[in-house]
Amino acid sequence: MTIKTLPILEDYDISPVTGFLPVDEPLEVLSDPYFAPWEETFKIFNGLLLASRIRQHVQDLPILDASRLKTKAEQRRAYLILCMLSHAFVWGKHEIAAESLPASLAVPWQKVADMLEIQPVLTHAAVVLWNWRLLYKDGPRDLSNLDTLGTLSGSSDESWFYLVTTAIEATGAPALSKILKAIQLVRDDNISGLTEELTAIRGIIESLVAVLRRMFERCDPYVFYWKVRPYLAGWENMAEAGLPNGVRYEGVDDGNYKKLAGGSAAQSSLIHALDIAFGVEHYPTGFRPNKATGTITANGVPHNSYNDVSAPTPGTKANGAPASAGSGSTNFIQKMRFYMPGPHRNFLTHLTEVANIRQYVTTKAAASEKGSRPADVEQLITVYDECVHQIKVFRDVHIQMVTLYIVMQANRGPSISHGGFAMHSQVQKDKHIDNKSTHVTTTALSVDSTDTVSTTTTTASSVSANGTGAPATGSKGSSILYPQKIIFGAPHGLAKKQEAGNDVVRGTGGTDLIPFLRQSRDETNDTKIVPTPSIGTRKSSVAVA
Ligand code: HEM
Repeated sequence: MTIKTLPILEDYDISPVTGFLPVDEPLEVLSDPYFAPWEETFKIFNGLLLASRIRQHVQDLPILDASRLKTKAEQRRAYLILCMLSHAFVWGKHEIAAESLPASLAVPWQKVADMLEIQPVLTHAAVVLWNWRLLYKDGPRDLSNLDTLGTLSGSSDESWFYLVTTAIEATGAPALSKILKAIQLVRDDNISGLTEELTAIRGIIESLVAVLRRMFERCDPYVFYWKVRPYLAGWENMAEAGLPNGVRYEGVDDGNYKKLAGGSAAQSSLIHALDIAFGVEHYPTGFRPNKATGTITANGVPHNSYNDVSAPTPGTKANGAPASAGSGSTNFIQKMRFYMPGPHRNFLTHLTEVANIRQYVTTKAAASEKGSRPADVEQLITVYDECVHQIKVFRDVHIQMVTLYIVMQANRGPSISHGGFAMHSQVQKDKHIDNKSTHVTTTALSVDSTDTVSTTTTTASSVSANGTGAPATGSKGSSILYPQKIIFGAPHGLAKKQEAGNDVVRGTGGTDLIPFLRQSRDETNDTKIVPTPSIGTRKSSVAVA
């Protein structure tokens, strides 16, 4: 039997140093004057959006020929511009969603997306991988030295939201070569080398968690939920937001409607690569594998449309291979591969075909009983489980984040005049600087065993007796003091207040997101060789600044 060769990162547009981020900084401008109409519009589009003039402006743009974009860097720059302009056009600023995208955007967007083997919709690649620059050219690719090239809201909170994710991609980049090396070490049956490599990978995943936690520092949950997230939405499952059929791309595919999901870091190839390397498998929400029978059975979690992987599915159209080796079925996470750049998606397929670490560790563990195992095998199992544990911790923190940035904002509604980090005087008193971690810690966000997030601080100051977040001054007073309550009265994309009695909060995928995220976290935990409970009775806390 021939053994499949290991992937070479560079063959898939991946750098051993910068990972899925391009090695060179993304282009800041398309220098060909032919594309000046795009660049000039991009320069002022935040203002056009604010003045409700973006739609008219776009209608008047010429249809430019995207085949004149010769280099990958140019194509990525054009894609970023077209993603942002198109999402600004469709969602507007407190306007009714537009279900038809003019040919001036739709035609070149489709063309450039085809060139990059990606979808014509705002993606993680557009806003995270290809939307950064270094403040100091000789400085690091980390949060001390990164800036964005564009945002939809024009806010620094949005920049931070993207840049934390860019920094995660940069931090995780060295793990990719190490994963490939680890796979080779398995082939060589080199336990000590493998243990060493996994130890290094564990450290990298720990660093990812540390960067993820920094989201709380400069991205205000209120701003994110009400001002940023609506623009990230795509047009799949968006009937309530006024796009029951998706969006028509004028001049493309006979102007048929397209239903495409919006931008999500679930499209991060880095996290997919870690899952594949460690053998973490994901199943449709509500289903878990039955190890005894080899079938997938319902696990009591309500089935929801994170399962709906109808069209498009990543395994069929985009790469011609099953999306997830072993699982035989797909869920939302696999579906997200359809929204990755083609070469990155193809890398994941190749990686899936050669991934062997979990099987190796499992086989070594099964060869002897715990207690009588050789020390090197014990050590290998421990470090493998620690790697998986760190991916699980990443998902724990992520669930806390989603709870604060989405669930709590949706429950409170839009009428919080002072934003998501509303400070109670008690909190101000508690403020202190933790010099060791360089985190400014103002309060602890406590999370109990059911992932319930509570912040005494914000609730104490912002949620009033009437439960809306507005002070209990009577409806007239609160309308004057809290005009956003009226402005956001009509749902705008994903930004809406949760109705009383409805505990389902929708993700960009369109449905109930917390059961989906919890299952993903539990599936990670289940991958450990030595099982430990996914959530215990512990209380964990994350710093909120
Ligand atoms: C304020 C910060 C964030 C919010 C509110 C958020 C929100 C969400 C939501 C709603 C989902 C469900 C899928 C969807 O509907 O798109 C999701 C999934 C996901 N997000 Fe985030 N996210 C945040 C930051 C990040 C960051 C920085 C990463 C880093 C790569 C990340 C990685 C993922 C991944 C990998 C998934 C797929 C689920 C899984 O693998 O467990 N997210 N996120």
